[in-house]
Amino acid sequence: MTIEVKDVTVRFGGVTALKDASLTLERGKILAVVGPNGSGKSTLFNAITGMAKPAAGTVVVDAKRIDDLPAYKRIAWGVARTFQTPRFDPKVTVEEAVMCGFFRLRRTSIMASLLRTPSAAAEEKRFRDRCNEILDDLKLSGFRSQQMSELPMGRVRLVEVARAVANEPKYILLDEPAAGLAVDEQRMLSHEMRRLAERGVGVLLVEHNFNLIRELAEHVVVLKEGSMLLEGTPETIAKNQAFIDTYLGSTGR
Ligand SMILES: Nc1ncnc2c1ncn2[C@@H]1O[C@H](COP(=O)(O)OP(=O)(O)OP(=O)(O)O)[C@@H](O)[C@H]1O
Repeated sequence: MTIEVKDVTVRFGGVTALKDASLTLERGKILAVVGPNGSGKSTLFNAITGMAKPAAGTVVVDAKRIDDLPAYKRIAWGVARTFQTPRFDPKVTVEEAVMCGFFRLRRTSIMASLLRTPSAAAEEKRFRDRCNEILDDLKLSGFRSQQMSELPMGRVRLVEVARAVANEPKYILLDEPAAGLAVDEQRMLSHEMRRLAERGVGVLLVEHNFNLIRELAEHVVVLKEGSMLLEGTPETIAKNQAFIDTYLGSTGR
């Protein structure tokens, strides 16, 4: 059970944002993608989730080629994601934002929900109970009634992670989820990522904090100017001179 990205190229006019990128994400594993700004990390996520159309290459999820499917159909394949800059309706509360994540799992009709049939009520209760668990896990319970516009960006990112987790994905793609979080919040997020992997979810993580990557990821892919520079374990990557020159040198991290 894997996501397999093979030789994917994405162009925007004259800019090649991603060139011949390949990776394999297994369920139950955490794979990190690093690279300087503009190296193609978000474009890679967009190519997997259908928000960017590859000029070449394939994306296969659990042996089914999905690169010809529109983004909304890929969600049905159990691929959830977060964005570097999440966008929510500012008036939506934290709880409502997470409840939206259950939409994919809904089995009762809108009419049954409106009429509050027993099965619709039972489903709603199941979603609310799970929502409470997720809010607790991510230490968001105290903010459940707050509107999204009232939260700092770090916590908005956490709400987006919570919404993606509510989706019960097979694979979760997290774009810099720890940016702007306090150390204790980062720790709790790491714990959540590990828990997801233990439950069999494949986690693809874009992250600048290499300590966090070291702690979490089994494998790291390094991008540079849209191409894959190298890949390996965090330990081998950290010692690689090309990585030190292009990544640490350019970001100072
Ligand atoms: N929609 C777009 N239209 C035109 N160019 C784009 C578009 N999206 C990305 N690019 C370009 O593609 C390249 C890769 O961008 P991308 O956002 O994937 O990099 P990144 O590694 O995620 O960067 P960052 O760390 O800053 O988020 C950059 O040169 C960027 O300017």
